Amino acid sequence: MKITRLTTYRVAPRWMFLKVETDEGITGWGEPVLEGRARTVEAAVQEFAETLIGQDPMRINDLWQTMYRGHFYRGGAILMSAIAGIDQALWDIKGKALGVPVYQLLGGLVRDKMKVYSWVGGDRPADIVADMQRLMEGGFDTFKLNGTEEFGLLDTPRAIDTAVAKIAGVHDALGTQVSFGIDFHGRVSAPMAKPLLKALEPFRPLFVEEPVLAEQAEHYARLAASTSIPLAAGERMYSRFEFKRVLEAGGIAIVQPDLSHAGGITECHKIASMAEAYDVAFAPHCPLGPVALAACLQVDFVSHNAVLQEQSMGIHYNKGAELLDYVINKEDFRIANGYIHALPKPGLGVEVDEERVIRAAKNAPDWHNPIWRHKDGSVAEW
Ligand SMILES: O=C(O)[C@H](O)[C@@H](O)[C@@H](O)[C@H](O)CO
Ligand SMILES: [Mg+2]
Repeated sequence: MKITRLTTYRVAPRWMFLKVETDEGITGWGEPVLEGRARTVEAAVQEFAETLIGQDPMRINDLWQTMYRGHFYRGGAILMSAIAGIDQALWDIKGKALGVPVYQLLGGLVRDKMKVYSWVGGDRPADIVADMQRLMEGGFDTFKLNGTEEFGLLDTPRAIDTAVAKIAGVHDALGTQVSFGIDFHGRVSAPMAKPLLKALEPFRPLFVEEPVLAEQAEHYARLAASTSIPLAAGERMYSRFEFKRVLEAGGIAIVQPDLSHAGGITECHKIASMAEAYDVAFAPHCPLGPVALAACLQVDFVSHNAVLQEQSMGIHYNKGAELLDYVINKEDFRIANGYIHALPKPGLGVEVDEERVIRAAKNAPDWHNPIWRHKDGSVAEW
């Protein structure tokens, strides 16, 4: 079998799908996207296409290593997102060619169902309790919310109290009926993370995500020593070679690689295994589309340390299209009582509505995150 064509489709809300065609009529789909940098990743995918066309798509490991090592420069958000989407499509082709879901090719199921969580609130958390109560009716009991808005490198006790008040409101209203992760979203500096974590301890969040920016990873172990709240990170780390340093230094209790940013199924399956050796949980980041989610699930169902799966249904970013709008087999993605089952169909398990994708690609929005500024006019972490 030979790869014949790679076609990218940028679509609402802010996703990009990749179709990889072969000379035997089997097509694979991937989701190579970096939110806000879709056009840059698209260019990277098309550059990789120059070396992929004519190659055997079944040789996923060699194609992955060639994409990673063959062009001298390696790693980083753009190249690893491009490789991720291509890798997903190659696994999709392989599974379809052999007539089995990808998880069968990775050794079979380690669990019957996978716990998922839902986002509540937006960039500026409000009406959080009402959101949770609505989703609880649908069976969710685990959530994630942003912990703060803009936060200064050195901010005030009042800013900490404002952030804590939101969480206290959730805890007072719902107590232990729900569990929730708090996403610091990289908005909190190292000097402020310690007092903010301490102030949040009474509310026992399930985890705090990106307590500091990934480039401040050396603080994870120090922060973990100062709090009982499990720390989570990984959406802005792009390969085993970044995760190994974090795992070795300690401090992170949950790794959250993104299957569309960290090299795809091939790389994230290895990251999950590395994390397991350190007794670290695996909870893939996925605020993206259905192909990215399907790729996450394929790894979740073969990874003993997979504990929680992010999915974007109802997320504040999904303006103009929802998680399953481009999917034909919507029923396979049904979430019941906060769990999802393994996708039964061959490959990634997504039947992409290609006509809808092609139509949507004709007027794709060019999504970018807002640029936030502090009161003094300096740029703030969004
Ligand atoms: O946890 C999450 O989903 C992420 O922090 C998410 O908010 C960001 O990755 C966003 O998609 C970047 O544009
Ligand atoms: Mg996050």
